[in-house]
Amino acid sequence: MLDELLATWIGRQRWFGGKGRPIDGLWIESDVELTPGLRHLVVAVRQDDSRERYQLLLGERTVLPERLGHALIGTLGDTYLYDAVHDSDRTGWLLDGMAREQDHNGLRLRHMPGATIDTSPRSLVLGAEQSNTSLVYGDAYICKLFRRLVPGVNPELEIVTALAARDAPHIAQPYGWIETDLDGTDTTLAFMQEFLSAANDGWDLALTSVRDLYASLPEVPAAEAGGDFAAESLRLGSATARVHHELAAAFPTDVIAVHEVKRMAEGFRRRLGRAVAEVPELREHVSVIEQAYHEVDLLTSEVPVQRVHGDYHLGQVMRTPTDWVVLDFEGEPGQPLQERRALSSPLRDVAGMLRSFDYAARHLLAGHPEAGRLEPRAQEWADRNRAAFLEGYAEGGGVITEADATLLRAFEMAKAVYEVVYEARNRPAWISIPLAAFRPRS
Ligand SMILES: Nc1ncnc2c1ncn2[C@@H]1O[C@H](COP(=O)(O)OP(=O)(O)O)[C@@H](O)[C@H]1O
Ligand SMILES: O=P(O)(O)O[C@H]1O[C@H](CO)[C@@H](O[C@H]2O[C@H](CO)[C@@H](O)[C@H](O)[C@H]2O)[C@H](O)[C@H]1O
Repeated sequence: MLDELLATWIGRQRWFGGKGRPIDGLWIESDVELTPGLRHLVVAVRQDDSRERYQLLLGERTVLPERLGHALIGTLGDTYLYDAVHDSDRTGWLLDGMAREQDHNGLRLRHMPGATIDTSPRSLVLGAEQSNTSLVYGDAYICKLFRRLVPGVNPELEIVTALAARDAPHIAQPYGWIETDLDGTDTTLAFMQEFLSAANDGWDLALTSVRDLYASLPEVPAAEAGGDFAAESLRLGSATARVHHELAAAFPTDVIAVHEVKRMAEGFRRRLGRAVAEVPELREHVSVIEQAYHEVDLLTSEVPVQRVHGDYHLGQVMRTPTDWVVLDFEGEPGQPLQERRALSSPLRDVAGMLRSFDYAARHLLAGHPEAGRLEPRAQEWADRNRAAFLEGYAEGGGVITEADATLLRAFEMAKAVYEVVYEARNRPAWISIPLAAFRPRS
């Protein structure tokens, strides 16, 4: 049966959010033929008390070409069923549908007003480690299929469209989207943007710099190493401040009054409680984390809030030949939509990127035979780039007051807690990276 095949297959997918827990049941909520040999499925997966929905493109062939062997889900009778995102003979249907603004069995395919879509490029699945699946069409477009579905408009579509309408810099131009009704609510299934073919991912660029530093013998200060990244971190800080400014102009803003600020700390604590229950390694760090949260209780100034990125890290920014571009405005993939759309302090994004500099510096140390010798170098690289980012943020008009330092530290702790859970679920070999955030610093 198809549901049984899917239940075995889905648990192994990178984008499946429920890894590490047994699947108690999977059922098919909708199954729509898009074109012969291509079906769109929404499946619901039950694990413990939770129920999550995912979307799949299911391909059907009686002969499976070798190039699709890795995408095989299973066979039913003499039909091969496979993950059709990998089948460029079939994925052109999506591009064509957006170009023609097609309505098809409950799916609505749309393009941005005034956009013309070239339907000729064929797709490739992006090889990146992702929470979703992105199809790159030639070097023109990247179309992200949101794998886990929650009813509602995806914040990425909402934010990028609003920023593009303001001609805001530092974003990739939006081209189109696909939507359907889920529980009677308009729900985004996919979002297509300009593909930045000549750009490099911030994470890759940062790692190149870290590698250069580690390889420099005799050891030179980070500032003198060949691939110093600080000038880029500074530009990125400035671009981040501009994006925050645009977000504040495009969406409503508010302030959290002093007597309400404690609620933020309560939210952090609730998430910490859930995280400790799931990842026991966190237990020994609770007092350090709690201390950072306690400082928030004592704040005596109100906190400005606005729409933010929500899951800001080096993998979400790309350096084009001329600029930094910010991607993936959909917030932390595991959080409820309401939380992802909630107004928050922009310091949350600043903290996310600061954590990412720590990640970049330390990720090569996990399991490295010379980790002890390299640790101070990692710290030096992280400190230098964190400082440059903050300097650029201030230069770009982002304000970080002294009182903000308390909030920034709490946001960093909260992000590291989130990361510990994320790594425990997805990349257990990396868990030491966020855990290092709780170690006392000299
Ligand atoms: N517009 C784009 N142009 C080029 N590459 C992109 C673009 N958008 C995303 N990418 C690449 O895809 C990766 C994952 O994209 P992201 O939006 O973060 O997906 P996810 O939400 O699944 O994590 C990015 O790190 C980047 O390398
Ligand atoms: O990009 P996503 O929206 O899928 O974000 C999730 O995955 C990220 C990893 O790909 C994860 O980021 C963590 O690892 C990054 C290095 O791979 C590092 O730069 C980030 O600082 C760190 O948080 C992100 O947390 C998660 O939501």
